[in-house]
This record gives sequence, structure tokens and C-alpha cells, in this order.
Amino acid sequence: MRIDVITIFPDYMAPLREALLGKAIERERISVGVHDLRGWTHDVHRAVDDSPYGGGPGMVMKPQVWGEALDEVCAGSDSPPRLVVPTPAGSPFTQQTAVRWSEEPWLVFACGRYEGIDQRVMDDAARRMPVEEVSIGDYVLVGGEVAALTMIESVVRLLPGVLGNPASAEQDSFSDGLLEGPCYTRPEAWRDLPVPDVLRSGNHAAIDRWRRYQALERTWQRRPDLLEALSDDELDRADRAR
Ligand SMILES: Nc1cc(-c2cccs2)n[nH]1
Repeated sequence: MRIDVITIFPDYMAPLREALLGKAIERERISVGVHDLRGWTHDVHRAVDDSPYGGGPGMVMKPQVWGEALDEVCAGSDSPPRLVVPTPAGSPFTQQTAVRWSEEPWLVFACGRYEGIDQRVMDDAARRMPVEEVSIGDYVLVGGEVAALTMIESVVRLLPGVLGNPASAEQDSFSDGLLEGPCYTRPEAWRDLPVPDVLRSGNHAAIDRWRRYQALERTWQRRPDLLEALSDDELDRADRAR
């Protein structure tokens, strides 16, 4: 997978070179390009935004600069990339989105200010590539860089050979529609708090049932909305785990 990020804060993307993501680059599972949007300005002030038509607070990012940046970054391949634009006004980014994007050969992230990028940039790009405006949650950041890092990490960890143990991606929270239950490791007792006996019983059928029940209970307590999304037979399956 090829990933490009266009941003006015290229140093903000430094974490991409660290840890799991850094290893994925070293192992050539992904190639990452970070591009400074100001490279496509032509004025002495290197301006990337301007006042909004219709008035209102804040600034809007200029279409000309973004248009030239996307023309260059998104060129050079038979098939265009999927353009991802983080925004609080976007469709929800979920684990399902991450799974879907993990199949993509090329993702380009356009990191704008939260006041927004001139809408014509997305409308023009949509003429020659798939464009998704996505939100990572119902809160407002200052720029799209943190959202891009979040989404890139959740996608790249799903790629073959990136996670040490691919099974853990299969047992993710959300992968079966439920939150993951509690986990424990040594010591058996810590600050007089025990590990649940079933986990040390060696009875794997009982352990699986216990874990399924814990996931169901936690989901019911913390995210009942996820239960509504579960199909009846998934609920039945979870019920049988009690
Ligand atoms: N979910 C979400 C995205 C954002 C921003 C994207 C770009 C600037 S601010 N805030 N919250």
C-alpha cells in the first residue's frame, strides 16, 4: 500500500516513522510520502487560506493550492488513489472503514484546518478519484493531521505481515460487533486483586464462553448501540455463550 499525506505541518506526521508503522515502512509493506502543502503556493507569504465567502469566523483553505497539490501527488499511476479528507463533518470512520481501506492500493490524506477546505477541491477531485470525507469522532481538532495518523494506524495494522500476531486483529473490539472484554496477565494476585479463576482453569470452552459473556456485558453497559446493530443470529450466538 502506498500512502501520501498532504499537510501544512509535515513534522506532525513524524510518528508515521516510529514503531509498528516504521517497521511496516522498513519491511516495505507500505510506502509513505509526506508533502508540505505550502510547496504549491506561489506568493511571497505562501498563503494557504483566505477569508470565507459569506462571512463567519476562521479561514478557509484556498482551492488553487490544494488543486495543484492533488494534481501532482495523485498523478502518476494507472488507477487513481482514494482521497481521504478528515473533517468533523464527515461520515463516521469505523473499524469497517479501516478493513475496507486495507484492501486499497493507494490512499491520499488531505489534512486541512477545521474551518475547512474550499468544497470545490473535493468536488473537483471527485471527478477523477473516489473521495471520502470522514470523521474520527464527534469532537473538533485543530487540523486533520491527528485524524490522519489515527486512521493510517488502524488501516496499516490490518495489512498482512504488519502485526506480529495476525490473530489479534481478528479478535479486535468491533471485529465481531462487540467490545473486547477484560484481559489479565501475571501475577495471579496483584494488590489483593485476583485473576478470574476461569482464565487459569485450562478449560478453553469455558474460557471462550466467559470471554464472550464479558464482551456482551461490557458492550451492553458501555455501547448498547452496538447491540442494536447486531443481527439476531449474532445475538443468539452471544446468548449461547452465557
Ligand atoms: N473527527 C474530527 C476531524 C477533525 C478535523 C479534521 C480537520 C481539521 S479538524 N476534527 N474532528
